[in-house]
Amino acid sequence: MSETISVHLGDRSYEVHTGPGLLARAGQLIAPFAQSGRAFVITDHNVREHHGNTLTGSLDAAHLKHVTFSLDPGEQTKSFHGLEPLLSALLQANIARNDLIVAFGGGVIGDLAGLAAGLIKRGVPFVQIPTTLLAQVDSSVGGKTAIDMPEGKNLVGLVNQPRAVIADTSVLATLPERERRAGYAEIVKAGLIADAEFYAWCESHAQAILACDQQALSHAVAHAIRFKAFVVEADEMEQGERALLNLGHTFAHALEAHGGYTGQLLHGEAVAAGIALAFKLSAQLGICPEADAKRVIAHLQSIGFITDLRQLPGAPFNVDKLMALIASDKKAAAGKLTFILARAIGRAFIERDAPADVVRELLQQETQ
Ligand SMILES: NC(=O)c1ccc[n+]([C@@H]2O[C@H](COP(=O)([O-])OP(=O)(O)OC[C@H]3O[C@@H](n4cnc5c(N)ncnc54)[C@H](O)[C@@H]3O)[C@@H](O)[C@H]2O)c1
Ligand SMILES: O=C(O)C(=O)C[C@@H](O)[C@H](O)[C@H](O)COP(=O)(O)O
Ligand SMILES: [Zn+2]
Repeated sequence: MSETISVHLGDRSYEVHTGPGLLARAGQLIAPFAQSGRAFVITDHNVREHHGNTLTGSLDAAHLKHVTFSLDPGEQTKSFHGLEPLLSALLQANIARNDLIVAFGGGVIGDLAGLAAGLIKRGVPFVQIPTTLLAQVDSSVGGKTAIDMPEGKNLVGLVNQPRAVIADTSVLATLPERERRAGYAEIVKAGLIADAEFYAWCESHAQAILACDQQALSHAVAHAIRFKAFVVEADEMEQGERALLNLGHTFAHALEAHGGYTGQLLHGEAVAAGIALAFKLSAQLGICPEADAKRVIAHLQSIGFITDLRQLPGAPFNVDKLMALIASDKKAAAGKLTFILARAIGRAFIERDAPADVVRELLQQETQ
């Protein structure tokens, strides 16, 4: 059930190790990247409590010196407010360019620690040890790092590739069910973008994934990582096709920013609602069969996602505010809105001039 997937990016290439029980071997796997023999572990309090000892035990076994920085859990930590004290703490601990930063946690820790690693002393190497389903299948791979801004999600960041990723699927057993479901949104996204067969597999295995069945989980995680690696290898800096990975995200990021990143609405939950909206928009524009949109929404609802904006955490949503946030999305250019739309399940494409009046009308229908 263990697998190693290579991400081929020239001199920034790395390996993603995935499977059960890897955390106990993490020290040995990351030691080659810690030139100084020192590891600076950045984590959050929940992850430290559940899995901190396993990681530090493995660092000891690999004769790595280590210090841990444990942050408050939650999206609000992925901000200027969270970044500044982290940079100061790393500097006060005399981090050097030949040390290694270890991002040990979910996407919040991965994005924040990866950004800190890229900024501090103009770059200290880092590895990702993702501990949420979402981080294992998506955020730990591909090098996007960022903080959220009041003006929009992930608007300040760097593309900074890790030296290695270690995704131990057995740590997901302690993850709350709501967080597992949120991670599933980024798995099913892969099928919806480009692989109708994998989407159908997801429909029949979603419950097993959510129940942490190791076989279903390992298959889903490895498949999603391979897909992400394939896309990132072709377009690391998102000059073109990498934007497909943003299916559902133009809406999702606006929904998250609308509430000020309080953590009420999880990223994966916003992505599920955003995918439902992207399929509805595609159907309304006559691009996608109505039946495909209905099938996707029915599946998302069947596993407990809320796709009705009136019921979504953070409601009520103001359409003018959502439209302003959508206009400030990173993918927007020259006043035109970019959405990832779909011709069918498994056939997503990038629409760089989506009609703002149709988007507004859809949001109005969905929020009234
Ligand atoms: N860089 C990328 O490509 C990329 C991709 C997708 C999402 N993201 C970002 O990722 C973030 C969301 O990440 P997330 O969903 O992992 O949330 P998260 O990092 O907030 O983690 C979710 C919660 O689970 C807890 N937790 C983590 N691992 C645990 C474990 N094994 N057992 C028990 N509790 C555990 C955390 O403490 C936290 O409370 C968002 O900011 C999103 O924008 C980035
Ligand atoms: O890796 C990517 O590329 C993605 O778009 C993956 C997304 O799931 C993720 O949420 C990412 O952080 C969004 O990136 P952004 O550039 O739209 O902020
Ligand atoms: Zn995402």
